[in-house]
Amino acid sequence: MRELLEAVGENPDREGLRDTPARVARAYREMFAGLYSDPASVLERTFDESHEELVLVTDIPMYSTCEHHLVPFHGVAHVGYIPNSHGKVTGLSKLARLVDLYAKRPQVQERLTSQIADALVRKLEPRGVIVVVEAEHLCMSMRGIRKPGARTTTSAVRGMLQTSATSRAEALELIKGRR
Ligand SMILES: Nc1nc2c(ncn2[C@@H]2O[C@H](COP(=O)(O)OP(=O)(O)OP(=O)(O)O)[C@@H](O)[C@H]2O)c(=O)[nH]1
Ligand SMILES: [Zn+2]
Repeated sequence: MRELLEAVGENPDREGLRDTPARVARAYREMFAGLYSDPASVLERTFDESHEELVLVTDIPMYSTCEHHLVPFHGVAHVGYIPNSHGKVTGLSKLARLVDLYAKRPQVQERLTSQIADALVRKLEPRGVIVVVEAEHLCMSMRGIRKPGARTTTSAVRGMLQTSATSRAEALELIKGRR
């Protein structure tokens, strides 16, 4: 961080910047904490609930870091799944924990989206999964092409939410029609 500050023409020894490298290190430890967490442990506890239809949590706030420019991209994630018949249902908060875990890494939005979906497939063996992420990339807002407000939407669907148009349409309708 010292070298970076020097490289942009700053004096890392001036009062306001003296503690910045250590501060940034602490902030990065938090922003990239997901590199050191195991997604399997988030989904370890499951419940035997016989619910075989959609469970969907929408508008999960999401802050991540673009791996190309190391600036934030942020928005919301919608995560849903259809449990299987032998009753693997997870706690609702765990879906948000999973979003956090993958968001707190150097990321691209597409990978973030599919990693969330694939972790759910692996651990819950559900009949279907849908993940939709809507985000604004500061690397497109504050610099570069400078288009503040442009939103990127990515989705990942697995299982019957991929194969059944009716199930997918129902989930997308609930995501679109929220609030
Ligand atoms: N697919 C994808 N691209 C991203 C994501 N975040 C940032 N990018 C893009 O990554 C690309 C990096 O392109 P480069 O040409 O290597 O970098 P750059 O010269 O800074 O590009 P500009 O942003 O166009 O100025 C840019 O087009 C970004 O918009 C993401 O999550 N997914
Ligand atoms: Zn970027």
